[in-house]
Amino acid sequence: MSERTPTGTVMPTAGDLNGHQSAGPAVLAAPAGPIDPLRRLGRWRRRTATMPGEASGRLGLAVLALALFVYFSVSAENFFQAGSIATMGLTMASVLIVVTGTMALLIAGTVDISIGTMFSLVAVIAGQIATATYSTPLTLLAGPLVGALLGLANGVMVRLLKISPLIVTIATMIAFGGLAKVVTGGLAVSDFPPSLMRLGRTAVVGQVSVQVIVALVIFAVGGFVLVRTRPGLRVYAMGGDSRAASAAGVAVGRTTVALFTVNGALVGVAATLTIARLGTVDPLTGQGFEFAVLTAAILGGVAFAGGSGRPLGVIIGVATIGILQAGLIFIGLRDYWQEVATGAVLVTALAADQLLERTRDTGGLLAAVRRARGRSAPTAEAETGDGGDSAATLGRLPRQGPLGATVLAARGLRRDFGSVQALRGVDVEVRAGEVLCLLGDNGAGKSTLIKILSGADRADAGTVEFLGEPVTYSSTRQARDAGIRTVYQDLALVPTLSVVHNFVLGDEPTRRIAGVVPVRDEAAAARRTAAGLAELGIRVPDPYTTVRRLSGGQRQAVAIARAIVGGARLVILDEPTAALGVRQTRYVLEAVRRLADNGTAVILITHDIKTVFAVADSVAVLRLGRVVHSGPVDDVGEHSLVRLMAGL
Ligand SMILES: Nc1ncnc2c1ncn2[C@@H]1O[C@H](COP(=O)(O)OP(=O)(O)OP(=O)(O)O)[C@@H](O)[C@H]1O
Repeated sequence: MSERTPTGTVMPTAGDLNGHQSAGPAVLAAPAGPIDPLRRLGRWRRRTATMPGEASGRLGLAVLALALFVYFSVSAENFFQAGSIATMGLTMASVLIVVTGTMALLIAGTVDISIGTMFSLVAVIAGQIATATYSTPLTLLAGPLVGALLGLANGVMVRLLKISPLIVTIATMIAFGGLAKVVTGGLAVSDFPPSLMRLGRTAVVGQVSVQVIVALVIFAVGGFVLVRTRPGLRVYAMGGDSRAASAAGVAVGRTTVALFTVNGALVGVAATLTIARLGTVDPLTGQGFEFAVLTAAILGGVAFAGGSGRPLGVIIGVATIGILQAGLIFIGLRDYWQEVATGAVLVTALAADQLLERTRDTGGLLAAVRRARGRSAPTAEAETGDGGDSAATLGRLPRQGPLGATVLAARGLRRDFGSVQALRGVDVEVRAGEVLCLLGDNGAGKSTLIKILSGADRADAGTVEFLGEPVTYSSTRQARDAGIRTVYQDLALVPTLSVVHNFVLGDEPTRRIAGVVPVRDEAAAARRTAAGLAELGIRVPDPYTTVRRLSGGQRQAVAIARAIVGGARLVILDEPTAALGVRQTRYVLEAVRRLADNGTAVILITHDIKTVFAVADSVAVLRLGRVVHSGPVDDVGEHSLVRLMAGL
């Protein structure tokens, strides 16, 4: 049976071979002019760099596929013939159709392992419908519909049960396999309408069949949606960090369910076209299919961990598996040896891939070679100039102008959690252009206070005035729209997305190709990013660097710049300098100072006294839910602040 597949070892792998881009120097000097990355990037590089996630340049894999093809063409007589290549295309068409959905699921950080038995179940149901009704249109409609329903069921369960999608879909894999046997009583189904079988066997161009054309169209459309459209970027963001994506406004739950449903529908399309071609179907039709699909995707560079992978890599992955499977049959290897050989080649390819991935994380192959020769490669930190701490001091970053009007005033805030009084009548006030540092030991109530100010929680008593008006926000979105922006240290940015894509995530500019097809407007996104970074004087020479390649200081600075897009009046920063060295801290604080000097009010939460004396205009010290000191920073010494925090 042609859909029988190799049993590949599925291992997590990540990213690409070409995706490394140097973080480059990030200098906080005078505000830079608009950055136009597009000018400096070559045409090809520009096209790939503006795709989300990291590239899946599978050069090694393409070479392997080519080498296998040449080897089989030489060693098997009939391998290099139009007929056998067409058969190979047919065999892989089902994989190509389903890998489109599976690629999207994996990139979104989830997986559906039940696609093999789902394929069987849809195939037997569509087969029964074809036999019972003798209607080709009904069969063609029912297959994808049943698949979509099964996918939807998987998606809803993954969403509602909130347990690993691997576990949920292993359970449904078993159930679907059983149901497929129940539907047919374990027997094969045949006797389909001739028009259905004609559709399955008709060649459209030369020897290229309908199934191959459908597969290519589906893959091309799916790949395009992933790398060029707004929903595609959101899928990549979810896989990179679903909490950060959700904080940026991505509807993670709904998108997950939609992806499972589309994946199921594609399984339905593949199963229906397969029964049309074979003219018969049994409950084991899809056995092992999931391994072919998942191996093709992962070999093609889609990271099992989510957030990475490109369609071009995946299509090479599909081709490699197709060539390998067909070639082993052509050279006459017995089935069991075919399985052993397939597994061995896949494990070797994945191991080579992991090796390259690891060297890339430490600066790429070139750096590894340099290190081996005893010459040190420049590190990201040395390049950026904001990493080393030797002899660096924070110094004081004085305010450039007078303070403005009061932006936010909270009075008598109280919040109880059962018997714990987290806030016991807290007053805080911050003015335009002011940096207010909020200090306090663990459990003092700092997080509770910022949750209330940012709309994530409600106070039990007390009032908040924002821009002179009393306000109560019932969501962070409301507070955000009003001009209160909060930057949490850990969920500010999606690490696997570039600076530009992080900047626009949740509010991506779009344009229409030929006035019809909506795609992300990369030029507008790059412009918006450049303007945002320039506002705080942050320079990143390559805005298409993925965030995980930036230094900690750069990441925080970019997160702050991103938060103020669209007009912020108050920015709340949750420990932006925690775990940073002195130079990186200074780099971030310079951005904070510039933010305040531009007229924004800033509340900065910190445990670090040095940060306070570098940037604060005023301080408020919280202890056990009360403000035990507040006032200008100049009125208090370092020693007194430490004693106040400790309650001495
Ligand atoms: N959801 C909650 N349920 C119960 N108690 C809570 C909750 N949130 C906070 N608390 C309690 O309220 C008090 C203040 O907590 P909060 O997290 O605001 O302190 P914090 O100053 O931010 O501390 P840290 O610096 O450790 O984050 C603590 O005693 C904490 O245990």
